[in-house]
Amino acid sequence: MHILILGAAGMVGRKLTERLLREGRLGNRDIGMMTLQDVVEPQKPAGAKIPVKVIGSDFADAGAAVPLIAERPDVIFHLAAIVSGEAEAEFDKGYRINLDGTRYLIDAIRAVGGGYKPRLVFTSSIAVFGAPFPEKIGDEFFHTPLTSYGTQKSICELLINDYTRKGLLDGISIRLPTICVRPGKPNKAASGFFSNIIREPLAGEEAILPVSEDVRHWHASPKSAVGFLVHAGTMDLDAMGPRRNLSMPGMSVTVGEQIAALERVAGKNVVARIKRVPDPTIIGIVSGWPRDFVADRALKLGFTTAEKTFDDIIRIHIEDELGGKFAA
Ligand SMILES: NC(=O)c1ccc[n+]([C@@H]2O[C@H](COP(=O)([O-])OP(=O)(O)OC[C@H]3O[C@@H](n4cnc5c(N)ncnc54)[C@H](O)[C@@H]3O)[C@@H](O)[C@H]2O)c1
Ligand SMILES: O=C(O)[C@H]1O[C@@H](O)[C@H](O)[C@@H](O)[C@@H]1O
Repeated sequence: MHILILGAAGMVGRKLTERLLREGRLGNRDIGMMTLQDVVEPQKPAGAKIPVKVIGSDFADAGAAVPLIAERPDVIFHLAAIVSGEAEAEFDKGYRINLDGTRYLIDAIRAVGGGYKPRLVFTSSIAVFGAPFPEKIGDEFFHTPLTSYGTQKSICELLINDYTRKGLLDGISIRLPTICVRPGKPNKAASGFFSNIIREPLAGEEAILPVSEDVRHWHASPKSAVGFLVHAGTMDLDAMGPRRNLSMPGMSVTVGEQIAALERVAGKNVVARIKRVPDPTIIGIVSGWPRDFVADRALKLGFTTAEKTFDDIIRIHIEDELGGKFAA
């Protein structure tokens, strides 16, 4: 089978690529070919046993999706997006990439015709929900996003649902929790601090906490995110009926609980590197974000997380990103 990943140079894209190349299979099918696309040309993975093509292009340019789709990939992971902070600050750019790009992609699929109906896995977000909402958001709760990013994700979910209903593709939109601990440098996500306050202290650096410790949010590890994508790429989607969008399982914790977990796993010195500097903009954005979910539908459909506690999330980061060591 041929797999195409859009946004392959991003955090989740790189981890998904790594896992697929390591396993050489998606579900019970061997991977014969992978195409990695991103506006920042993805690095060609060293030592890959499967042919890998890397393409640097802007998928939101009209026509850019056409050559990618002409090769008739069997499974497409669509991860390309700009995130919350940037889509909020740059209105036109957000709609161009996060909405128009997706529309070009699904229309390129539709234009192939002849029964071509690839699996399309789209990474949506819990940002499709906006306050006020119940303490725990269930599977039946409606979308009223409070950011442009969430609005763009929500529209894409509907488009993918409708193109699927019309038999033009086989789509699923999975709403990822906030991925924690995000490795690497901070990006333009307003949610960045949830990861920064763990990652930077473990690396011996100071981190800024811009909100209060009672802020509660929904998290999953990068390892879980890749697991969700693989499951979404292989599961029987008929079991979902016509509703091809759903919230992923995760873990609801407060910032205070995150910090307590960091102290248990790494000690007091590490925790002392967190500095409290309130930021009214971030406080404002975060106040409209979901706090907790009941993700029963996803659990019934076989989506699972790799962690049971926030301590596990920290340990996964130390293991996978820091080679088992941190700055004590
Ligand atoms: N990380 C999270 O907490 C989280 C949570 C929910 C949903 N998501 C979604 O999951 C996906 C992956 O997230 P991530 O954390 O890896 O993000 P990321 O920012 O690390 O990666 C996104 C990638 O998309 C690429 N991209 C942006 N515009 C593009 C364009 N016009 N053409 C081609 N590529 C383009 C970027 O260069 C980047 O490499 C995104 O769609 C994001 O919205 C992420
Ligand atoms: O701040 C952000 O960009 C991120 O915020 C998280 O809460 C959302 O779940 C995620 O989709 C966004 O990418």
